[in-house]
Amino acid sequence: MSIQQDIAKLRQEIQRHERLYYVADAPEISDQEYDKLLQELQAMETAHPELVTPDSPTQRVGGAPLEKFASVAHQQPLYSLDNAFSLADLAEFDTRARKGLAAAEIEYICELKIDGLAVSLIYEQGLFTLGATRGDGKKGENVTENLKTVRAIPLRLPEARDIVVRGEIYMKRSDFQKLEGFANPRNAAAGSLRQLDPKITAARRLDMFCYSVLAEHQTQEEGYQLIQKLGFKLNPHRRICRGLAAVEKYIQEWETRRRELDYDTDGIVIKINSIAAQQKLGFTTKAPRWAIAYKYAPEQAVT
Ligand SMILES: NC(=O)c1cc2c(N)ncc(C(N)=O)c2s1
Repeated sequence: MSIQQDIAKLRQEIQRHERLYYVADAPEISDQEYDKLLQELQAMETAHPELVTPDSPTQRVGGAPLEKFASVAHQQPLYSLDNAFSLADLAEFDTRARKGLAAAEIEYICELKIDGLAVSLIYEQGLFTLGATRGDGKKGENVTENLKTVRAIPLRLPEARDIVVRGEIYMKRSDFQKLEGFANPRNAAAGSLRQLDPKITAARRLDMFCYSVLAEHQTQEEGYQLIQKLGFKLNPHRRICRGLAAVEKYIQEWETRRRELDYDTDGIVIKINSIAAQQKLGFTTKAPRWAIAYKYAPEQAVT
């Protein structure tokens, strides 16, 4: 085989293992074997620099340290969610939504609210070209080079399409415990993402759950199928809940179950599943009328 074919084959093999390990949480090889493959690719690319591609796994920790982060405007603002602090707040939300839709019962999709920081990723012709923090919702910081070091973020999609996805950058508790100087995993994730030197970010093991894709789909759930097909990591615990009682049951179940997870959550995100219904209800000045975040009472700090 030609050197081009050898390099392309090895690159695809490494990208397959990256997806297995960081997106599917189902590695087939050990870290050492993975590192060995990466070193082999690194050596081949050093010998043939003209064959390096922007999506090569060797390009994840590339950028030189920045002086500062450039500000970047979001194509579509990142909205925030209204909060519900009690089941009564939740009932009010459900009543308002049913009135707006003239519906007796609403099909919701419930998901864990990840306690991290929101980012927006732009892909052009399938290539990851820009990543930004939420900022004030309208403008954020360009942290593209740092997001390239997050192995759960694909550098190239399986299809050459333009798309914008959003999600939450977080740090696993097990990785947080190895770090000094941060009060909690969320602060550690925020502090690590906003490092001017991508090499420091790369060493911090950030992760990402994707939860929104700006593309055509009929239901929220269909949007998640697309996100999965494109190779992003999706939190596996979402559930379709028909009516308020089913939502309350999910909230109750995860109040305790979430403590077994290796990442922090601070509540439950409840969205109306039908996109048509979402469009009918629209937004207030700052938040969607078709979604709400139920917040658990803050855990008593274990002193
Ligand atoms: N601010 C927002 O719109 C969201 C914030 C979050 C979050 N922190 N975690 C999960 C989701 C989700 N699954 O939709 C959302 S949506």
